[in-house]
Amino acid sequence: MSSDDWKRQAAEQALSFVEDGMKLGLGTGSTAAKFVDLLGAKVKSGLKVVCVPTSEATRAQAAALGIPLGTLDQHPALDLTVDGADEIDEELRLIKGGGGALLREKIVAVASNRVVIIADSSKRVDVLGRFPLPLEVVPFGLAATQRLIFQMAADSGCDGEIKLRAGADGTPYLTDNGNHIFDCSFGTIDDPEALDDALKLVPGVVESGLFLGIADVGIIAGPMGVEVLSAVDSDFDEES
Ligand SMILES: O=C(CO)[C@H](O)[C@H](O)COP(=O)(O)O
Repeated sequence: MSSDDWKRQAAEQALSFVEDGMKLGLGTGSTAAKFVDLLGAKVKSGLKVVCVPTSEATRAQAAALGIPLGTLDQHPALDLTVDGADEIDEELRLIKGGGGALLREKIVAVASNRVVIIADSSKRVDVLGRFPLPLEVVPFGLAATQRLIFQMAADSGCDGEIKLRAGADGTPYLTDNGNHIFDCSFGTIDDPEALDDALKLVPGVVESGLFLGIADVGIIAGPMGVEVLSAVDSDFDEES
């Protein structure tokens, strides 16, 4: 089996959280895309849901599959979001944003009663930081923002290379929100909460790819089978 098969296994398992009539957030990336494919098949066979995509890519995929779509303004409280991750630790702390959609992904996840993260086992880590941490930043004042990120990260015990992400044509990568991304190779992030707090103090940083206290369930598929992790302090509301 390949990582593609494991991504699909995790996506299949996430379908069990979907109920008729739900308002769903749809994540971004190759794993989330497998869930969207499977959801599309369910919609074709009669499942009624309305979905808010976290990126223009996911919007296009879902629309092509005939999945009913709405905006977060129309549906500001969602029942469930299913999304992927670049890294996931035991406490369901995540690094996201490898696909560039971290800002919308975080807005949609936080608006959701329950957040289910699907991943293949290569994403499971003991300590976050192997994957460079993406930060969405406004295009204005990039050098000053980069300098301050470096200082703030160093103050919270992290340092390393901070690289402006490039798009396919070599120009700075543009998010769906018209912003850029710094990929920060800080190495091991021993205190993600402290780092996240520090990064939020940098004016040009719109959002960080650290998703802390957001995921309720992690479904991780790999050669050893499917592991389901639940957040200890998950406060999702069973009634709504
Ligand atoms: O955060 C994301 C996009 O912004 C993705 O969920 C993350 O990059 C994982 O992607 P993939 O499933 O392709 O490995």
